[in-house]
Amino acid sequence: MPRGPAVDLANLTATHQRHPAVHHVSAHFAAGSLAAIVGPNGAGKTTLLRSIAGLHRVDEGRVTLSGHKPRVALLPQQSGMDRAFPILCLDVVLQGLWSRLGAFRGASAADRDRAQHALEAVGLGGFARRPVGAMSAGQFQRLLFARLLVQDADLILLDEPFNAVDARTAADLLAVLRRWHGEGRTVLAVLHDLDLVEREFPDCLLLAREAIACGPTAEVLSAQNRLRARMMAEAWDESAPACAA
Ligand SMILES: Nc1ncnc2c1ncn2[C@@H]1O[C@H](COP(=O)(O)OP(=O)(O)OP(=O)(O)O)[C@@H](O)[C@H]1O
Repeated sequence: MPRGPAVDLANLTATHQRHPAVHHVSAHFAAGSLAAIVGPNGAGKTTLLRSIAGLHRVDEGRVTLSGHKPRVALLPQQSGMDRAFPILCLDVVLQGLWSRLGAFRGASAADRDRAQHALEAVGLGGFARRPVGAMSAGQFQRLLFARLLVQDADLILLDEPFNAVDARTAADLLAVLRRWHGEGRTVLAVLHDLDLVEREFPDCLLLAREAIACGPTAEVLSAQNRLRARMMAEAWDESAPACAA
């Protein structure tokens, strides 16, 4: 029995300054699925992921998560994060516990142990006292995975989790994803590497502002669907308003 929720998107539209980034998207991810969200640049992948996380306003339609108040965690794109902020690695991992402990309650010894274990699980055992500003991009991504580990979420949303990391780090982080999947959590990841998606992700949503296809990866990533996504991307009018329908 999966512990992660099913994710249902019903006629979802989300906009930026009234221009549609995600337009009338309907798609379904089963409880406990390991699914990729793919599509050309500007296809609305990040906007969709943030809408599922409740961080971007939905203009029309609905996101429904099954189950009773499933815990949701989001790994944002690294390029959108400020790494100059003076904070130690252990404290970044402890942020993953804030939603349950409250930001102003001091971390207990057990919390610190848990954060230290998470650092060890991503190969950063000796980094607890290191400032984040002194980390490489790959180390920082491992650190964000450690924060996700302590969040212990039922639905894990990842925005380009393997960007700017080397093959060894990507393999290590992929192993963490497989573990989450094995534990029955629902994992949705925005990815650009379609070979990786075909190899590792059983399900897939191909997005081009609209949903081109959603389901088993081999079917979704057919030559015909890929061509359709590319053609739709070439035809986008960036100034088009969201339709009223
Ligand atoms: N903050 C913003 N303000 C205005 N428009 C935005 C903003 N963020 C995204 N958009 C627009 O929304 C559309 C979808 O962007 P989004 O980042 O969701 O796409 P994406 O598929 O994740 O792209 P990429 O693969 O390039 O990361 C694009 O046309 C983009 O220009």
